[in-house]
Amino acid sequence: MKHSRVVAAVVKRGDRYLCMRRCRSKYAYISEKWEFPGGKVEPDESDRDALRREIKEEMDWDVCAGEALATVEYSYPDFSLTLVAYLCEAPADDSFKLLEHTDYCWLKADEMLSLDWTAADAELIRLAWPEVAAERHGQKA
Ligand SMILES: Nc1nc2c([nH]c(=O)n2[C@@H]2O[C@H](COP(=O)(O)OP(=O)(O)OP(=O)(O)O)[C@@H](O)[C@H]2O)c(=O)[nH]1
Repeated sequence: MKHSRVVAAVVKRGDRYLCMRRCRSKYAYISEKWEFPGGKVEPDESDRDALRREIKEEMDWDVCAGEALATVEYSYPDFSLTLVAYLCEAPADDSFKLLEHTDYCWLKADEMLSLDWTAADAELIRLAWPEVAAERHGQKA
C-alpha cells in the first residue's frame, strides 16, 4: 500500500480556522470531504517548504507554517498517510483563490466537527482540540 507524508495548514484568524472542501475524487471516502489545505511532501523537501509550495499552487496564497499542531497516522482502503498539521497565522492579505477546492469557511474549533471531514482530519481535529471532541460526545450521549 502506498504511504505518503502529507502536510496541512491549520490557518487561524482570530478564533476561527480555515476549512476547505475537496473536489470530487475517484475515492468516495475523500471525495468532496472537508480538509485543511496542503498536500504531499516530495522527496528531499521539508514539511515547511512543501506547505508553502502546496498552498501557493492550490490557493495562490503565501502562508508560512508555524508550530506543529498534531500528527495522525491513517490508513484509507487504498493508501495510507502520515498527516502533519501546522498552525499558521492567516496572512493579512486573505485574497486566496479556490484553484483546487470547491468551497471554504472559517469556523471556531467547537464548530468544526459539524462538517463532513476526511477520516484522517476528523481524527486530527479530535487530537488537536480534545475539549471540543469531548463536548460533542457529551451532547450526543
Ligand atoms: N491536503 C490535504 N490532504 C489530505 C488531508 N487529509 C487527508 O486525508 N488528505 C489526503 O492526503 C492526500 C494529499 O494529497 P493531495 O492531492 O492533497 O496532495 P498533492 O497535490 O500533493 O497530491 P497529487 O499531486 O498526488 O494530487 C489526499 O489523498 C488527501 O485526501 C488534509 O487535511 N489536507
